[in-house]
Amino acid sequence: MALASGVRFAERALLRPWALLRGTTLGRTEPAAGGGGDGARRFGSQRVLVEPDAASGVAVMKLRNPPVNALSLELLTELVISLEKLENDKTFRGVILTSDCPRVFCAGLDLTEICGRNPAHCAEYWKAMQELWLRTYLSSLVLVAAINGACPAGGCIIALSCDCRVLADNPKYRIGLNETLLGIIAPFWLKDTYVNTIGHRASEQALQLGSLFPPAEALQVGLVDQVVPEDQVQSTALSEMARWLAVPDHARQLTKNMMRKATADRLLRQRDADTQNFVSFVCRDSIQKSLQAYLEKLRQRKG
Ligand SMILES: CCCCCCCC/C=C\CC(=O)SCCNC(=O)CCNC(=O)[C@H](O)C(C)(C)COP(=O)(O)OP(=O)(O)OC[C@H]1O[C@@H](n2cnc3c(N)ncnc32)[C@H](O)[C@@H]1OP(=O)(O)O
Repeated sequence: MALASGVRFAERALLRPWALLRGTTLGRTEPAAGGGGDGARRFGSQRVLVEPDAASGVAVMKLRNPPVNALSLELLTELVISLEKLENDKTFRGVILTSDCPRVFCAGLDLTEICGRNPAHCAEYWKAMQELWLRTYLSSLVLVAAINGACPAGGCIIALSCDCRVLADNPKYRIGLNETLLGIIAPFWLKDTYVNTIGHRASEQALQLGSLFPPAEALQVGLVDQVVPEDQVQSTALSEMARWLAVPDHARQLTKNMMRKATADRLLRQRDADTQNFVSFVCRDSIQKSLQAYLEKLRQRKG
């Protein structure tokens, strides 16, 4: 079976995410606002809030790492663990990924995790990033991104690894891979994901230019599937989810695996080399200088 062997292959190569935990508080369970039975109980961690609905088999997973949901090592780890928990619970067939932070879906890599850090830390961090992508890209669950804020770079990686993307219609909520503007390069597996989504020519152009697309352009290029008023993002994501869940799981999962396995396998085969490339690249003095300058610019932009 293509799916079983693909998933086993992926699982063998995956990290043990709990080994990455640093000061996280996982496994908390609390009643959702409005109460209810088990199906309405929230769980999650400090930086990931999960609102499961057992009746529909759909959970809403909210990133909450204020102010901008930068992908810290802790957030990456908690996302992987929360997803794994839902993946292993047969009650759930779909997850809606969204942000609990106003105006930002996810600001991408936490630049403080790779600025002024030693190579060992950068390697640990990059492995966690690969892990999240592999888990989401190969997930047997239906993943719908409800993009309720800005979605650059690493934020776009998360959205691209979902099955479907709904973006709020706000010109400030731009989405895309702007790596080149920071003086860095999207890794091959991210480039492949972009090409799989919007095609070769559009990716070539967007990647080189570091384009961040406002909603109408993101829709036109095929980066998102729907653009809707901000107050309809969640309901539209739920309608999309219903459409995907109307398909028998085994047929949809096998098809998803058939479409995605080659792209994921390429990273799985070269994971260590990809980590080494990342570390030697970001630890260069010149790259450190441009990342520092970018971070400084972000900090000064404030107020
Ligand atoms: C072989 C070679 C391999 C090379 C591999 C490269 C890997 C490539 C993969 C991914 C790349 C990335 O993800 S790099 C990160 C790219 N992200 C961005 O460019 C987004 C930057 N942020 C913004 O544009 C804005 O913050 C925002 C639009 C997301 C939100 O704007 P808003 O006005 O609401 O908030 P502020 O800008 O005031 O920010 C608040 C606060 O957060 C800090 N911040 C923002 N983004 C980041 C970040 N990515 N990492 C760390 N910190 C971030 C910002 O500095 C402010 O901090 P202070 O409150 O301290 O001032």
